[in-house]
Amino acid sequence: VVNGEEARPHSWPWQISLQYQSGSSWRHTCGGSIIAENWVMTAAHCISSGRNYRVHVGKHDLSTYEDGSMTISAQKIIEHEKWNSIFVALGNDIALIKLSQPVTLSDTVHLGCIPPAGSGLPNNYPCYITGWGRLSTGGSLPDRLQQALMPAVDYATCSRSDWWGSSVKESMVCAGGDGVVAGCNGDSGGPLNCKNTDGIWEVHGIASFVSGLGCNTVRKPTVFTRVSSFNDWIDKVMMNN
Ligand SMILES: CC(C)c1ccc(NC(=O)[C@H](Cc2ccccc2)NC(=O)[C@H](CCCC[NH3+])NC(=O)C(F)(F)F)cc1
Repeated sequence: VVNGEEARPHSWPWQISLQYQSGSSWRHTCGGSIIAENWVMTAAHCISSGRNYRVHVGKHDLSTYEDGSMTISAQKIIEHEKWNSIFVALGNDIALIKLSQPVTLSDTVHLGCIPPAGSGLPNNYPCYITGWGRLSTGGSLPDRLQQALMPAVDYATCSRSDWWGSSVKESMVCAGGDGVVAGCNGDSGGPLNCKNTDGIWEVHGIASFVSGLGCNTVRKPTVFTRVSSFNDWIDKVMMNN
C-alpha cells in the first residue's frame, strides 16, 4: 500500500498472507480474505502452477512469531474458469483456496463478509485497502500490515478514456486514483473493505491491478475484482468442493 499507515494490529482479522515455498523458506506473494472456516478468497493472478502455497492467518507483523496466528496449507485452489492471465482486462481475477484444515476463529481470526449480490458503491464511498504490498512503486515490502482510506470510484468515472477506459469492466471496482494512495505489488488478492449502512465491514473488492506506469498514478485507480459480481460462483465452488 502506497502512502498508507500501519493498521491497528488485528483490526482486519479476515486478512491473510498467501505465501509460496521458495527453497526452504516461505515468501509473501499476495493478500487474501477468509470467507469461511476452510476457504480463502484471493486473486487468480496470485496463483502460479507448480508452486506450493500456504495461508498465514491472524498475522500483523510477518517478520515475527505472533500468538494466535496459524499457517495452513492449501488443499485445493480453484481459479475462475474464465480467468485469462494474458487478458487481465477481461476480469474474473478471482480464486478460492480450500484450506487443509479449518481456521480457529478468535479475536484475531474472523470471517470477512461478502456483500449482497450486485451491490455497488457510490462514487467516493469510503473504503480501506489493506495489505503487505510495496510501500511505493518498486519500493520495499513492509513487515507490518498497512491500510489506507481509498474512496470508491464509480464505473462511469473509472471507464473514462483518461482513466482506465475499456480496461475496466462492470465486474470490477475502482478505488483511489488521486496519485497518492494506491495498492501495489504484494497487495494483490487482498480486500477492499467498506463499512455498510449497518456498520458491518464487507469485502467489496479483491486487489487486481494498478497502472504499469506506477502504483499511485493519478486517474489510474487501483482496480479490484468486484466481489458482488461473483456471489453465485463463490457459493457454487464452496458447495461443490
Ligand atoms: C488491464 C490491463 C491492461 C493491465 C494489466 C496489468 C496492469 N498492471 C500490472 O500488471 C502492474 C505492473 C506493475 C509492476 C510494478 C509496479 C507497478 C505496476 N502490476 C499489478 O497490477 C499487480 C500484479 C498484477 C498482475 C496482473 N497480471 N497488481 C497489484 O499491484 C495490485 F495490488 F494492485 F493488485 C495494468 C493493466
